[in-house]
Amino acid sequence: MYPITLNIENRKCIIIGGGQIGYFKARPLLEAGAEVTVVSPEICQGFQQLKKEGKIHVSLKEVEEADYREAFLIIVATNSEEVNERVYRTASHSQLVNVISNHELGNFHLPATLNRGMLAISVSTNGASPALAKKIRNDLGEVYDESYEEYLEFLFEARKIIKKSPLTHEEKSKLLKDSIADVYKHSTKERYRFLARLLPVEAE
Ligand SMILES: C[C@@]1(CC(=O)O)c2cc3[nH]c(cc4nc(cc5[nH]c(cc(n2)[C@H]1CCC(=O)O)[C@@](C)(CC(=O)O)[C@@H]5CCC(=O)O)C(CC(=O)O)=C4CCC(=O)O)c(CCC(=O)O)c3CC(=O)O
Ligand SMILES: NC(=O)C1=CN([C@@H]2O[C@H](COP(=O)(O)OP(=O)(O)OC[C@H]3O[C@@H](n4cnc5c(N)ncnc54)[C@H](O)[C@@H]3O)[C@@H](O)[C@H]2O)C=CC1
Repeated sequence: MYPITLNIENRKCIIIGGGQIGYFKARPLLEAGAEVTVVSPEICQGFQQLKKEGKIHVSLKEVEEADYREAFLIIVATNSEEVNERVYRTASHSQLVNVISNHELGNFHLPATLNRGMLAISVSTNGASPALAKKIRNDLGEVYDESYEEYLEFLFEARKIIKKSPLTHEEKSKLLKDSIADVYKHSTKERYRFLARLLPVEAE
């Protein structure tokens, strides 16, 4: 398995199977800006609500190959092992397919993810123990708390200024390393000082 983060904004993503498990997979897709379609003869309450809010397209039917031919990413989440396997076997090799009922099928797994603004920490056990992945994610949430959201904004801002500056490569590398010193994690005042030190450089 090869970890990546994927930009799925405005990409066609399809969830096959409208139960609770499919629904849990829909939220992160929508948050990432995907265009989500659900294909399922029945859909759970969560999906009904998303449909009412106009956030997803819904096809109330049993899945057929034509439903997923154009999809960039497919999540197969029916309660039929046979249907799940058939979708995986008939999808194109260039499509991303996640089969939630069998970790040996599909070409990607979903990790347990902690989001703190621009920071994302994902934990995967490659199907060995999804419950452990979830536990580790929750444990990490205590160390990497909400304060990381603002901290990452500071680091991003500093990095943009440093990259644009006329400094040498070595000087830039040193500043980028300096910017992650603990002091800036803990003190907003020190962050302002760091940025203020950079600004005259930018103006040169
Ligand atoms: C292969 C994978 C496929 C995929 O979904 O990509 C997969 C497969 C299966 N999960 C099963 C069961 C459970 N899954 C969870 C929870 C999560 N499962 C997730 C991912 C994955 N699950 C992928 C591997 C990831 C990895 O190993 O790291 C998480 C991390 C992310 C997410 O779902 O988005 C999410 C936590 C998210 C969060 O909270 O944020 C819990 C615990 C709970 O719900 O509290 C249980 C019950 C306990 C248990 O069984 O361990 C079963 C048996 C089903 C059955 O009994 O029929 C299968 C099928 C199989 O094992 O083949
Ligand atoms: N990866 C994970 O995190 C977990 C995976 N699972 C697996 O997920 C599966 C689904 O779980 P739930 O959502 O709770 O089941 P569910 O029974 O609530 O929902 C299944 C949905 O699939 C639809 N469906 C059935 N045949 C279909 C077809 N031919 N075409 C399109 N849709 C079809 C049904 O109408 C229903 O809406 C379980 O069978 C289990 O193996 C279960 C727990 C965790």
